[in-house]
Amino acid sequence: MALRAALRTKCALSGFLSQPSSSSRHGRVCASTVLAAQQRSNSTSSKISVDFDQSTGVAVMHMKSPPVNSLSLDFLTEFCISLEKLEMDKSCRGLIITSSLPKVFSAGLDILEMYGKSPESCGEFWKAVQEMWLKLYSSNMVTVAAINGSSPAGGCLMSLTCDYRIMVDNPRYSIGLNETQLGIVAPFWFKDTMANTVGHRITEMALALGMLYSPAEALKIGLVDQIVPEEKLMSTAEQAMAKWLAIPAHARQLTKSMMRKPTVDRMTSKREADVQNFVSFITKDAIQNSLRVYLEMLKKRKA
Ligand SMILES: CCCCCCCCC/C=C/C(=O)SCCNC(=O)CCNC(=O)[C@H](O)C(C)(C)COP(=O)(O)OP(=O)(O)OC[C@H]1O[C@@H](n2cnc3c(N)ncnc32)[C@H](O)[C@@H]1OP(=O)(O)O
Repeated sequence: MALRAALRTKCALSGFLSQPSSSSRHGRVCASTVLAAQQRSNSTSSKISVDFDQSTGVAVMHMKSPPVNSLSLDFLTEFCISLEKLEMDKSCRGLIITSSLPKVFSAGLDILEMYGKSPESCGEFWKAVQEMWLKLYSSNMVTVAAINGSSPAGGCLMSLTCDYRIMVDNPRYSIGLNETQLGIVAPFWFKDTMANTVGHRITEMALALGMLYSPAEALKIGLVDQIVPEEKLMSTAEQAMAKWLAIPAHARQLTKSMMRKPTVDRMTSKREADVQNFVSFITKDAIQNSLRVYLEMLKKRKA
């Protein structure tokens, strides 16, 4: 609780969880001098650590929240603060996101944040999910997901918000928006993000069936851009980053904004309604029951 309260204070400083202004949505977020002064080359919080190489202008964000890097409210809060700090540092031009855990990139949204919680908590949680998406999808940095493990649902969404995805070629890993398998529905902006990447028909089928793809299958449908052996993941991510960073920044950023703005605008214009929809949907008895059954299934599978 203390951590969460501390993080909230930091968030308030940076305007986190507030509606981004039009200039921050598609341009670099305005730097608060307080946070700018806090910028360090390397920073560590309990769930995320960031290594920033000043010489290349590339930061690597390691997600390290055992057991599965699930996106809890605390995780999302730390994630957004780290991202905002990097965004404000003009010397940081690229971000590689990866996991420090074996076998899992991110298990997606923390189901325990959606199960047995009050409507107020659910609303607060959902705003943090929205914020993560907005910050990543409209980042001015080049963002590369180095996917070194399974990446279902919200983990897949996080990957999809990046500019480029490289996944370890291990058939035991999977990626996809599998929400329907939990008895829940991917929100419209999850759907839009996937459709922008792989097209309408593949998204329609993937979402309806709650498909989880192996790395090879994901490559085939364009859900990831490259698959590589585990030991080549980071060097490949650095090479991809160098290629993207070689493009004049203003031209690349304006192109990114042009491609993504309609999706971002659609989400921001419906943001409050989306929170209400989420809260009323997730607190329904039938949905809570589906989540309970799914959690039990996860535990049984482990046993
Ligand atoms: C109208 C529309 C409105 C809107 C409608 C609502 C929209 C909601 C959108 C939802 C988006 C989501 O991301 S929903 C989340 C979807 N995520 C998933 O389905 C992933 C489920 N997890 C897995 O498949 C696996 O855990 C996997 C990630 C592959 C790792 O497998 P492993 O064998 O390594 O690990 P496991 O033994 O399974 O898990 C270790 C522990 O972590 C827990 N755990 C695993 N995933 C978890 C998770 N997401 N949240 C919490 N806890 C999780 C397990 O229960 C275990 O707990 P212990 O037994 O206690 O140790």
